[in-house]
Parts: sequence; C-alpha cells; structure tokens
Amino acid sequence: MQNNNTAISQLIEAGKWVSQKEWIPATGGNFSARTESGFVITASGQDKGKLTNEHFLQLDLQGKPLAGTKKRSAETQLHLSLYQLIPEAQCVLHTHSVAATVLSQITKSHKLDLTGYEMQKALTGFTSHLETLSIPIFNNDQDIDHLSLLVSDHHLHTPIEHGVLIRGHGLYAVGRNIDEVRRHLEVLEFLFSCELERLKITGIQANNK
Ligand SMILES: CSCCC(=O)C(=O)COP(=O)(O)O
Ligand SMILES: [Zn+2]
Repeated sequence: MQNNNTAISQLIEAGKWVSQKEWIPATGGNFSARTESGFVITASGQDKGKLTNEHFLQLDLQGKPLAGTKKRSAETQLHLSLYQLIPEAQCVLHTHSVAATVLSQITKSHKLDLTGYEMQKALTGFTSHLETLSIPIFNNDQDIDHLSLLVSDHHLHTPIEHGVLIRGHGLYAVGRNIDEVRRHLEVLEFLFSCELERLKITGIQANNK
C-alpha cells in the first residue's frame, strides 16, 4: 500500500498520460488510490491532466475527510464503494473516452461482451482470445449514491474484475497497483476502440442485444 505522497505522485503522472491519450476531455474523469489511512482522490472540476498536490483530498474508508481543502470529486462514492467491495483494489481510474461513451450508449444489454481479440490476454486472468470478456454496464445516474448501490449489488453475484462502464458516461478501471490499473485501462480502451470500429463496419444492430 502506498503512502499519500507516492499515491498522489502516481495519480498526477497517470493524469498526464490519460489526458495525452484524450480519454478525459475538459474536466472529465477522476482518479484515486488506496493509502494507509484510506484513499486519496482528485478534487472536483479540475483538468485531470494538470493536477498538482493541492488537487487531492484524503478520506478514510467511511468517506470521512482527513485532509485537503478542495471539494471532493462528485463521484467519490463510486471510488469508495469499489474500495469497500474489492479488498485487492488499490487504484481506480475513471475516464470519459469517446469509445467507452459511445459503445456503452449503443449496447442495450447490461454488459458488453468482447471476444476474439488477442489483446484480451493483457488483462489479468486472461490466457486466450477465445475467452469472453464481460464488462458490466450501469445506466448513468446523477445520484451517485444510488449508482454505487447498484454497482455494489451487482458485485455480490458477479465480482468486478477489471472495470465497469457507466452508460453514455465512461469507464471505471480498477487494479491491484498503479501499473495494473493503467494496463487495464489501456487494454479496455483499445478493445472498446476496436469494437466500435468493428460495429461501424458491420452495423450497430450486431450489438443491440
Ligand atoms: C464535466 S465532467 C462531469 C462529471 C464527471 O462525470 C466527472 O468524471 C468529473 O467529476 P469530478 O467532480 O470528479 O470533477
Ligand atoms: Zn465521470
């Protein structure tokens, strides 16, 4: 587990990378990392590609503020729920890419199933392109507490492994350390882009199940 300063440095670096990838337009997205005292999370309304130490808050695992003067991310409860649900989760990166936003909109099901891609094997737990990667999709909701409850309920019967999609909104990627969450994020975004391209060619009806 990281101390606060290390966790914040890693998230600042991740923010520059995610911004450069164009997965967090404007002030979209938020990042967090588990720490000895709870977790650190980005402040609300910031450009996450230009974060400094002042743009972070420290909270305990009940959501009680420990340090930081700025307003916490509007989506703090989702991060908190993921840490409460998944003991191994050390980092959460939330992005708003075009591919994640559009794919989650056009997929009518409550999950996005992907198969046949060699890059699936870059996700922890996958050994073959023939396996099916299933990413849950939750309807977007401005009531983040309610959305978090839906995610929690879902996790009880289908554990969240790499991340979840929020419809028309974006991706929450999770990992056991900063390197793993960055890998999960990059692989998922790559697969979403591939799938979107495939659907543009074959027709979106293929995904309306
Ligand atoms: C303009 S982005 C809308 C809010 C959002 O979805 C997001 O990821 C950023 O919210 P935050 O409060 O963490 O800045
Ligand atoms: Zn968001």
